[in-house]
Amino acid sequence: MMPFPFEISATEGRARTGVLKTARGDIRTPAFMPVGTAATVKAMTVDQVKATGADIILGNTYHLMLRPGPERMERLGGLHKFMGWDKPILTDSGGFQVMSLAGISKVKEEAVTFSSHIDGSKHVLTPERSIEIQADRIGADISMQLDQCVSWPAERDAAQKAMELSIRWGARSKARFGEREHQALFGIQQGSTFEDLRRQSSDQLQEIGFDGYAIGGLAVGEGHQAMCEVLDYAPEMLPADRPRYLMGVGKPIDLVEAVWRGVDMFDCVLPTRAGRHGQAWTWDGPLNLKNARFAEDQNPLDPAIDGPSSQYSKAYLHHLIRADEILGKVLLSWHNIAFYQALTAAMRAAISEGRFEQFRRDFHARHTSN
Ligand SMILES: O=c1[nH]cnc2cc3nc(NCCN4CCOCC4)[nH]c3cc12
Repeated sequence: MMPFPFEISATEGRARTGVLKTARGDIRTPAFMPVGTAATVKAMTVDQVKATGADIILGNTYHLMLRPGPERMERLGGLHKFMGWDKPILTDSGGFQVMSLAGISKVKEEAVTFSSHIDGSKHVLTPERSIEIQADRIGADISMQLDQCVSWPAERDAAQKAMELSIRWGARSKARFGEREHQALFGIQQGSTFEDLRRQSSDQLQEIGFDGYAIGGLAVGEGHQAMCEVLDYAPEMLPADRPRYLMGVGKPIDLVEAVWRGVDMFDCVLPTRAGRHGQAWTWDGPLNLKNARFAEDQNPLDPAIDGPSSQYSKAYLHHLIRADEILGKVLLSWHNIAFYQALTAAMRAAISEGRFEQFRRDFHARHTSN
């Protein structure tokens, strides 16, 4: 069964740009997926998300399985209909958030068991149940295998055990997913910062066979430098003709450096979460609008960014954030998502025109100067 066609239209060094063609629409890569945690990209309507140019959003299985619940979600027609987003949705497996958000949790060969952070109710997540929730109840276009991500720094033995468990769970996820024409399943590379473990993980994932491959186990506190050192080898261990998705990343500079090293897809809560707290990204770097220096700054945030925030002054945004006004969260979330989409669009154009090396140099000079 042919998976979603992934057509790479240009490369420059290890960087690629292309299109992942799905049943619900094309995803231009490099792509940034806004995070739609509990069936909403926080503080944004789906029309606003679409207006930024996003081709795909991420849904969190952990949150959705707790509320509104998988069977209710299905009875309501699935996530696309529920939230009014008719473009592609990628869901994560829930495993990562169980470890970071849930109450008491236990990882065993058979399943992850945990108690809900909302009401303490007990839940069981197996590779099979996660696939059933993602692909059959939520109706995700792209589902993720259940995996185990170790924290950083990790002892080699712990990293190896988690990587091997993730492979076994990948095989069980694939067996439950089966062959589908209009939905895809991605595997997840693990191995922490150990090159040989990442090689083993990559080789065994390819033997199982997935429609795309994620790089897991990063953005867990290792920092930009250590992440880049892993990305110096990890993406190219994965098939060149399938999408490579770096989970949970990241800041704009992280995206540029990861695309340079061969990554195609990203997701991160940063643009919306930091936006709600007053942080705005611009081509000239991040700004914290809570800072008093903006109190009478009549200039717009970044005229180059298309969207409502460019029609307001920094002074007004400063006021809204200081006053904890809902509109401040809305405008800065929208601005940051629009910036991330402008960044990935600019990288796609730069790779297509063979000038990504210059783009990367200019970005460092301009974005990390202040
Ligand atoms: O191996 C993984 N497997 C499955 N899901 C993941 C999600 C992940 N998310 C992050 N990092 C998120 C970092 N965020 C940055 C912004 O603030 C919140 C945390 N790292 C991740 C690794 C994995």
